[in-house]
Amino acid sequence: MQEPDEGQNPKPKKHPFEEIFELSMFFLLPGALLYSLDTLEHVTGLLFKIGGGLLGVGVIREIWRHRSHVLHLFNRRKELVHSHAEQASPLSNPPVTVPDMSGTWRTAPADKEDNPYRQRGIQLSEPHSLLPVNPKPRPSDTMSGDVAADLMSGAMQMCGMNVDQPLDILSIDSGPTLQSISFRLPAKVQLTALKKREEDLANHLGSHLGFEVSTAPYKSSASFVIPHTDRAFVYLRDVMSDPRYQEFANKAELPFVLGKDMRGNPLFADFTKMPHMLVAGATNSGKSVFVNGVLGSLLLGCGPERLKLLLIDPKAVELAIYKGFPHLLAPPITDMRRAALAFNKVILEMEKRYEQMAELGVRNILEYNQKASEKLPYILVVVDEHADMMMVAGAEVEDAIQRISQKARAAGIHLILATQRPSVDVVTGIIKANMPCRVSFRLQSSVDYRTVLDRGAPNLMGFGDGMILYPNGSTSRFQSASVSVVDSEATDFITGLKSYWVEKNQGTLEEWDMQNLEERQMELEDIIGPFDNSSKDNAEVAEGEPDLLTSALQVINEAGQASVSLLQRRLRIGYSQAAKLVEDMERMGHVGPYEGGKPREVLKSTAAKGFELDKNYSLAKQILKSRGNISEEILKYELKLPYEAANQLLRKLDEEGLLEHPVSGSNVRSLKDENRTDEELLEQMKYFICTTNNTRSSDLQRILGVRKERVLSLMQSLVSEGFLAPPLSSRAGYTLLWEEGQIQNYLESKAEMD
Ligand SMILES: Nc1ncnc2c1ncn2[C@@H]1O[C@H](COP(=O)(O)OP(=O)(O)OP(=O)(O)O)[C@@H](O)[C@H]1O
Repeated sequence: MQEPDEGQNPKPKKHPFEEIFELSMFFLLPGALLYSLDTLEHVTGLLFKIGGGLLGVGVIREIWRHRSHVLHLFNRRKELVHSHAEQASPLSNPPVTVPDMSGTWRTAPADKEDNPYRQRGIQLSEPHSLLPVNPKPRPSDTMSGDVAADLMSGAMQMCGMNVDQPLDILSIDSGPTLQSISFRLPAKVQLTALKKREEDLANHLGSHLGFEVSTAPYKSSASFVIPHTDRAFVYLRDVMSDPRYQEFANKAELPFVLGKDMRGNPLFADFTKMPHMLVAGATNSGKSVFVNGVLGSLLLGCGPERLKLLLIDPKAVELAIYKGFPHLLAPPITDMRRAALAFNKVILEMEKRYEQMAELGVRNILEYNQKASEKLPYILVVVDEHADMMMVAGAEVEDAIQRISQKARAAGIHLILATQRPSVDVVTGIIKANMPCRVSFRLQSSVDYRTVLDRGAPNLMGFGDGMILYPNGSTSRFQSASVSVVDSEATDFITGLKSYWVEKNQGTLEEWDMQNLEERQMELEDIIGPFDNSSKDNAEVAEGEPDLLTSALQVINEAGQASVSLLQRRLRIGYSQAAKLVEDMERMGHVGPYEGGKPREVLKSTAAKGFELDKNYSLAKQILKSRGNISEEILKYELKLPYEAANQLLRKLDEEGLLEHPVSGSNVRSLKDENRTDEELLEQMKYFICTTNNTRSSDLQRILGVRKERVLSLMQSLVSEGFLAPPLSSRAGYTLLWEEGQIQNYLESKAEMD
């Protein structure tokens, strides 16, 4: 390479700071000279002031110019101090509080001397000391402002964008998995242009996994969300030993850990506030690790007198390890027929609790436990493959889930539904309407994200990279916490925790007897009245207490508002009867939802709302034809109608001869066989198979509600179309022939049409 010719090169341009520095020296030096000579006091002071001022301006200007770098250095220093503190300070692992057997919180006794973690400088009290230690507790390496600015402006230039100098970096947020780099948009670059070139930018940045362009919280800015090349693990132990979690856990009723957010802050919640959670994620996305983290954090904090579990595990793998915990109301349930029974049992328990609460004149479990001598434990029902359960016991279970999710919170009963297949058949409108808190891990298609989160989501990366939709509608991206990334360590932890609680609760194991559940159900029905799966509420309201309901409607219409105490006073009835009337009126659409202590709003009657039977009837027919089945709940949800109107529509559909006879135990009615054309049925079959990958003729028969012969002949048509392959032997089933890409295209075009 040639040496540059000095003569030809223009004189290097001075850095502006150098100029300001020289100028300030021009004033400061004579000032110093005059000062040393002790003369011209006024002039000396003036020179000092001008020189000092100029120097100050120069320094501030330089700091401003390099603010992103300075900010980065500052953050880096904070991280270093923090990681130092993590190693040295006893605060990082202070004694952890656990509930004692009476349900109040106390500080657990110190660790045993021989605890292996102690040798590693970590002291956690039992049972928290069982938690595996994170082998890589450091935060992920974050890009410096300068590196990010160069890299990103380079990538944008390569995409043909007009970027003539390094980007002005505004902030860098770094979590365990991702870093979000916000920058001022160069004058000639639009956010939409960046979004359009997202794939190319990811390519130039060498970041194919989960790169995203998003809006930044500053004016005229954008953010690049880039995965760390070396992600940090988030261990349950890290979050549970964070003082912020401990402070929260000491006040919360059912605290549990989610993970860490995009800035690396611990993320946790109280189950009583959620109050039910849907967890969706494709296979290997991190769903089970997350559910185990949630259960682990709950079980570390709550003894069996405070929390009971009912585990439903159709795959018989994920939750089997919890067998033997004294918290279990029954051994993990794997038979789905039993799952439906278990759900009925939960409903019975819920009704029983409502009775108990009414007797004490309280509205919820919290108040009950403050007043009653014998406290009620919380109950958490966990379903590990919700799709499998829906497949076998669909309508019945859906109905039960709806009842539980609507009413069970006050009774201290909560639900986690996890699924690999969040198709609309599985995560139905009814289930979604009742599960306001939803967690999504990586899913197969944008349609799935929309089904779960009601909106598109960034391309989640798997391995516990998740998005949570809170009941208030806000979302947050997070990295889920795991007990350990080493499977055997996670298993040892659960086994150790089981022994801990078994030892503490010798002889107090009380399980629901699932074998004799039917008998037990009858026994309970003797106590709290008949229990008929689906039609109980409506029948009771329609036939049981018509006069009371009419009087109640009159009272609320006169008063212009509704509350339990109003009905109690005016109708001279007890709390439980009044509370039930209010609930029934809400279900029928006469009054609005409960709004924390305020009287409920009286909604206009069906007639006043101008309910147009004819218009709604044609919509109801369309829904029936596209779904193949219908119920009052579906109509209520889809057409946003009050119960009475939905019931009127259903009756009309029945009178017109469009519905099959009702099936006992289910309130969902199928479209009559002969009313459906082959084309409609084939479309429904294809959609069901694409979303569930299930080609079993018996399931298709159940879902479509048509005769077996017709299902088989339709399957033959799908074989001739090249959609299915016929069974290879008499014992084998049909198989789906479509490739993944074809399925995606089909589902996306269907979603667009819808
Ligand atoms: N929070 C996490 N941190 C680090 N790795 C994780 C995390 N969550 C999941 N993983 C990794 O992803 C793998 C798959 O996770 P997991 O078994 O939870 O998936 P899944 O969604 O339950 O799959 P399936 O539905 O097939 O059971 C784990 O073995 C683990 O290596």
